Amino acid sequence: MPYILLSSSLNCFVYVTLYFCLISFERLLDSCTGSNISIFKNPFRNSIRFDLNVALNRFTHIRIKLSSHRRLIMNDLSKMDLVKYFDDERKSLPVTLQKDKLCSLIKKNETLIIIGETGSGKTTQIPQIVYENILGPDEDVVVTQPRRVAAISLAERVSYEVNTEIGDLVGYRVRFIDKTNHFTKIKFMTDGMLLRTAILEKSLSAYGCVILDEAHERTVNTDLLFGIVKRVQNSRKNSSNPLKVIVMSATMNADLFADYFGNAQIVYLQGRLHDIKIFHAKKNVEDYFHDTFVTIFQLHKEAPERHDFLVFLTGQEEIENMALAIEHINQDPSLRNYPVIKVRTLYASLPTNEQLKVFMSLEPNEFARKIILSTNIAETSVTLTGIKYVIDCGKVKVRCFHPETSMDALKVENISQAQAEQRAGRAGRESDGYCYRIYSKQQYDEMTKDPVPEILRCNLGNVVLQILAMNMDPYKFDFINKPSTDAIEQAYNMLGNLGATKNSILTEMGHKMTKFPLDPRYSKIILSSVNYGCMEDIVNIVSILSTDSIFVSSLSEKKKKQAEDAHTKFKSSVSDHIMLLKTFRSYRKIRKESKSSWCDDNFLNLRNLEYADRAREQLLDICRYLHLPIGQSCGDNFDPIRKCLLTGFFENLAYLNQEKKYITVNAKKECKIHPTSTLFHSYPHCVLYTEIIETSQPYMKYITVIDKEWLLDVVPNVHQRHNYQVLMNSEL
Ligand SMILES: Nc1ncnc2c1ncn2[C@@H]1O[C@H](COP(=O)(O)OP(=O)(O)OP(=O)(O)O)[C@@H](O)[C@H]1O
Repeated sequence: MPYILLSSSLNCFVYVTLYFCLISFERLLDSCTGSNISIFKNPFRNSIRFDLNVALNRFTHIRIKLSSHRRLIMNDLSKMDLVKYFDDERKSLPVTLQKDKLCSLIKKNETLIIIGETGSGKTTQIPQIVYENILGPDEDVVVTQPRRVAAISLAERVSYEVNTEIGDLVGYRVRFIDKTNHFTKIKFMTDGMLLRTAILEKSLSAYGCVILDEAHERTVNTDLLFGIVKRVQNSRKNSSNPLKVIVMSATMNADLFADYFGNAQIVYLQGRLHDIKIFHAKKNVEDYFHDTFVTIFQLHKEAPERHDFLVFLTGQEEIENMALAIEHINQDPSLRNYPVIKVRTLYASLPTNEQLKVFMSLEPNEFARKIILSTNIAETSVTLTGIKYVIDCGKVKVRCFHPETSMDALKVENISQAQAEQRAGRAGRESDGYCYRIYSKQQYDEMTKDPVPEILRCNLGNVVLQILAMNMDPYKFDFINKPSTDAIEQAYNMLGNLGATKNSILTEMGHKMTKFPLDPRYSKIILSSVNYGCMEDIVNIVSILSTDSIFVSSLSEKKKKQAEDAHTKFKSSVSDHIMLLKTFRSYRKIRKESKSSWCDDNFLNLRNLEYADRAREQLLDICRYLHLPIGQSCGDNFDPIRKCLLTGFFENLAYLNQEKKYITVNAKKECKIHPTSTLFHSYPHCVLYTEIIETSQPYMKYITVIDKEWLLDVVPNVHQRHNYQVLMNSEL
């Protein structure tokens, strides 16, 4: 921290004059703009030291006021409008009504657990309260969100409320985007981003307060953050800058968090601004997709125009199918007199700017209804304007890992009651709302209360890698719910086999792997592509796999045939990965202005390809940073690529037994090839898969044919294992 000793009276004179000039300028600004946004306190920390940051902060403050003033003019708002805005909208929120009580509790307690109804103002108001009343001039407040779309939209909202440009007083940082500057005081971040910050700067010294929002979600990153923040708080306990921690949610197990933080104080904030009426299906539901569609159809006929819907579904494919079905409603001549439906979609692999389109309102005079089809990405935190009706299918797609079999799979499961409450909470943000649950009350009662923490159901490879990157011991890490020793051991085994650790210590390869925001298996194939001369190709494949399917699938029977024909030129007889690569290579050769029509002609999803292109750029940046030889491609000789895939995915192998069934090498579980695979109708002896999807049965997705003899050269350390010997000896 840049302290300057006032060693001479001249220095003293210069700094004090500068300081008072700044104050006078600020006062002048206030009197011109009518603004009185909170004033910095304690300009002098003690009598002999002058903290340069104080001066910087005062500059910030002036910048912010100038920017507010600019916005005021730009938006043609009068001073009175602004004052009225602060008075009307925020005054009635339950959090604002209990501001004094909250302030004194935050001041008094190191850690506070806050529970308040959805929409009560926790996320938008509490960071402002902390900034205005609790923090010193050189301290920032950071608020974490499990998802980037929430972090961005909330930062935009709070920035609007304090009447500044985004990136000034209020900003956000999510993977690949940083909208903060040196002067930003209230920062919204994804939990993954704060985790990365903590790996680089262990004491989080810039922050006087960390707010862990939506704690009930229990993502892996939030669970890791709990441990890290608790450690940082303990280490700063008796220092001059202790850390305040606030844990918030509408639906969490408060006692669990209070115990974890050493009997922390819990505050229950009473009150909800708007009512939400909840309706359950009368009977147990079997086909949720069908019943969701019927509900949309019914409500569309009954609900007044401009009452928009938010529909929760499980994934991109389901969302696209529903969008197609809704299109038929628009074309139904008997519904001519009803508003036109404008469908918007929201799922994780959509590029961020596409995701943010759901926040846009319809034109004021349009005779239309907005229907947002979303995965659980819109489940927490966000306020989507116009939404009066929530239709909740009651399902969610989750990633599960079975340590005993090393199987990682995506599965559609029932949501928890906490998730059901959060989904309902998306209605009734601006006025009273309705929630239609596509499950009966009995089905609701049978749901678990809270979601199972992700850390207890995911592959821990990345978790162990991140903990090691912070020089901590994964077995001793202070988890809120400790994963089983088996699961940690499995992760160590996997990392050891990947060459990321040796004797439980990070190797040079392991250190490099921590630089990629990827599962270690993907980082490994990028790093080993150097030895196979195919880095460009592997980076392309990894980028494509980081988005949802690039092939348009929800089509009529006639169009399906056309799409198949169009995709023939990309086909590979040995690999889905190669097919993805060929498609991406062709896409990248097309001129920018023609990409859209080329994708239409070839039944490809432009948005997902654009996303992959951006991911590719980011990955190449990391490769450059690590001085890796980018640009190597193996052209049309695809064997090196297939071998390279094996260096990361050697655990994901399956072979065909004599009954013509695929058995996975490690778990010895029967699996089928996914119908979308280019290898669906062929029966190669040994295949590598990237993931398993469990619907009615387990399906292997993204498959490459492997010659089992390659194991000897490519992964000599694992080929000796018993399971692999079974594979080596297997015959058709
Ligand atoms: N982008 C927005 N546009 C319009 N109103 C908004 C927006 N964001 C928030 N609000 C208003 O502010 C209120 C409080 O929102 P906030 O996100 O702070 O609540 P919360 O208690 O954190 O809810 P949750 O638990 O669901 O995250 C909302 O109910 C809504 O009325």
